[in-house]
Amino acid sequence: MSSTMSEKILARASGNDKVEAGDIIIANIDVAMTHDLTGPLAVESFEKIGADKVWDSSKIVIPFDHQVPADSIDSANNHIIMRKFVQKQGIENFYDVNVGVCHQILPELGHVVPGEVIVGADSHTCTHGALGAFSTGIGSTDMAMVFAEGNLWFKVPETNRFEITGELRDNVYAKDVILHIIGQMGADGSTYKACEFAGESVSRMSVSDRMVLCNMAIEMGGKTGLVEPDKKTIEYVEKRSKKPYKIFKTDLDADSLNIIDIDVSDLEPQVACPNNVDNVKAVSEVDQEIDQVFLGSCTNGRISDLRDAAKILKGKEIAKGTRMLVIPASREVYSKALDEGLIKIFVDAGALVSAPCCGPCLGGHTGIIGPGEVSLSTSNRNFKGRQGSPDGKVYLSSAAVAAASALEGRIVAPEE
Ligand SMILES: CC(C)[C@H](C(=O)O)[C@@H](O)C(=O)O
Ligand code: SF4
Repeated sequence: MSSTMSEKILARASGNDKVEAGDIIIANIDVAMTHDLTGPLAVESFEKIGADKVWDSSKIVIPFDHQVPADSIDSANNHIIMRKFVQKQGIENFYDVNVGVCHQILPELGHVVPGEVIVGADSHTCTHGALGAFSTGIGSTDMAMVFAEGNLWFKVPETNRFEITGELRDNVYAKDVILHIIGQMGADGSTYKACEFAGESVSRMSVSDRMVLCNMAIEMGGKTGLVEPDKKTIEYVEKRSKKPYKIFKTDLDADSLNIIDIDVSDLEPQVACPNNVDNVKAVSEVDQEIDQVFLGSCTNGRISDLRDAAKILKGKEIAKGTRMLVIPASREVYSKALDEGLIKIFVDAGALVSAPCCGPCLGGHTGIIGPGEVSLSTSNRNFKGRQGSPDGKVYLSSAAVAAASALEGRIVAPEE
C-alpha cells in the first residue's frame, strides 16, 4: 500500500502499520525544542497542569537565541526562568546565550536524524525536515503537554511534492527557488500540507540549501517541509549524530500526494516585497533604495551564505547611507567564518558583525528599523512591523542579493 514519507514517519511514531492523510493519531515525540521566547509560557503551562517531571530529559532541547544576550529586564527574567527549569528537570541539551539560533544548532549538534518526529515551539521548526524528519512548530501550551507526556496528537497531512528541475543560473540560490515557489503558491497555497521538495535540482543542493527550502514551507502554510534523505543527508547526519535513524521515502502513487512541477532553469534572483512573503518579484523589476541590510537568521545565516556574501563584498565598501548587519547563525558558523577570513571582509567593508542570535529577524531585539526605513533581509518574514516600526518596510532575498545591494544602497542582483 502506497504512502507518503510523512504518513510513513507518523505511522512509525504512532505504532501503526499504516496511517492515511486525515487520520488523527497520537505520535511519540523524538525531539522537543523550546527557546528563550516561547519556553517561559511552556514552563508556566507545565506547572499549571500539575506536571512535576518531564517525560525524558534527554529528548528536550532548549537553546537561547531570540533575545541574546538579554536586551531587557524581561528577557533576562525569561532566561532565569528557563535556566531554573533546565536545572530542576536535568535537561541534558541546554544551550545558553553563546551557541546559536535554534534551527541552525539542532541539526548542527546532531539532534536531528531522518525518520524522527520533532516538535518545536517555533513556527520554523519545519526546517529540520531537510534531513528527512517530520518536524513541525507547535504552541507553548502544546509543548507543556509534550514535556509531560512525550506525545502529541496530529492530523496526518496530505503532501504537496514540488518536483524541482533545471540547473540554477549563476547567482540564483535555494532562497530564490523557495521565494519563487511561495510567490506562485501564495501564502496559503500549502495550508496544512507536508511540503516535500524533490527533483534533480534538490538532489544537487547541499543540506544547507535544502534547509532554506524547508525553513520557508511554513510561509505557504505548510505543516512541515521535507526532503528525502540521500547520500548527502547521511554524510551530514553521521558526522554529527550518534542517534539511530530510519529512512522513509514517498511512494509516487500515494493517494494523498499532489505533485507540482517547478522548472527553475530560467529563474532570476527573486525578492519578496512588503508586506507579504508571497509578494515576490524578480530583482530586476524592483527599484528600491535601502537603509539596512541584514545577513543572518535561521534561513540564510549559514557558512555558505556568509561565503556567498563575502565573495561579493571582498575589497569593497558598503554604500554610504546604508548599514549592514551580519549575524552568523551559530557559534560554529561564526568560528568557521573567522577561520576563513570572512569576518575581516565584512568588517573591512563596513558591516557590523554580531554574535549569533535571531537579530533583527523578528524586530524584538537588535537592529530594529524606524518609521519609513527600508530593510533588505535574508530572513523569512516581511510582515508589517516585522523588523520594528510598522511604518518600515522589509524585503527578503538571498545572501548574494543582500551583499550586492549593500554595496549599491539599493536592491540589485549580483553581477553575472
Ligand atoms: C518567537 C517565535 C514564536 C516565532 C515563531 O514561532 O516563528 C519566531 O521565531 C518567528 O520567526 O516569528
Ligand atoms: S531567526 Fe527569525 S525566523 Fe528564525 S527562529 Fe529566529 S526569529 Fe524565528
